[in-house]
Amino acid sequence: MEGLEARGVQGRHALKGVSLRLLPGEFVALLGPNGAGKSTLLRLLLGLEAPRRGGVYLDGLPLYRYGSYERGRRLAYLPQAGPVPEGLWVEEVVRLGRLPHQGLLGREGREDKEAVEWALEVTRTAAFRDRPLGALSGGERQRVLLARALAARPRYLLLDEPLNHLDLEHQAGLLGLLLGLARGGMGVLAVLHDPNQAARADRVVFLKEGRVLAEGRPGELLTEPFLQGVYGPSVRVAWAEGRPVVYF
Ligand SMILES: Nc1ncnc2c1ncn2[C@@H]1O[C@H](COP(=O)(O)OP(=O)(O)OP(=O)(O)O)[C@@H](O)[C@H]1O
Repeated sequence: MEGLEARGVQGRHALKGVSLRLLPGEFVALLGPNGAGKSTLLRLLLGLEAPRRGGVYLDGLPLYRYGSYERGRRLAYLPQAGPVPEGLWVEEVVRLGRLPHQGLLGREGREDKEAVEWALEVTRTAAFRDRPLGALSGGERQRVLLARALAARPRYLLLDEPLNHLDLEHQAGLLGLLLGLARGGMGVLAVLHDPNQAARADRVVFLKEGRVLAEGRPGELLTEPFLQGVYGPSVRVAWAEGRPVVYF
């Protein structure tokens, strides 16, 4: 069975039996208050943490049955901004994304080169391919790290608050890119904090206190009564261009 699926998972520090299935070709936004367990759920889905209860399945097989290279070919991850590799040039960083296809001693082939060029292109980072990663702004660096994740040409892409350091233009660009990747067949799951960003997704999943509070299409889920119940009475919702617009 296709998909990346958590079935009743509980982590070491968070989540009280959460189930979620991400299909190829859909863009899902994961929302919820601070501490709800969003990052923990991503870590479990990626196999970075083993569930205490429940299980994670990748295209029908338990995730732990996959070797690390095979897992790395299917699953890619863009973590929250953190430490970045020192002393590497942008293109080198992106080429690291091909590791699951090449192995440690593998030679770079045509497919690898094409995947790197594609990743630089779609993330609009080709212009600084010859610059050291450390010399880029936070937002530019974030796009290079996304290019590294995409270079693996994964089936599923998981991102933890990917829009945090981006200006409005690049937020719009990245949201458009994520939608485009989903339309091209990739399963995309992104932790987002802003319901207005989540309004662009195909589906929204809301976590609260370690459980799935609700899920559905943005237009059906992002209503004033629902959001006031989560974030308090000052939240308002209007509609523009066929989408809910959330404001205070
Ligand atoms: N290593 C840890 N030790 C102790 N508690 C932890 C650890 N990691 C996570 N937690 C706790 O688990 C809960 C969920 O954390 P998680 O980072 O998954 O939430 P989140 O929804 O991603 O939050 P945020 O929106 O603030 O990033 C929090 O209460 C957090 O304090």
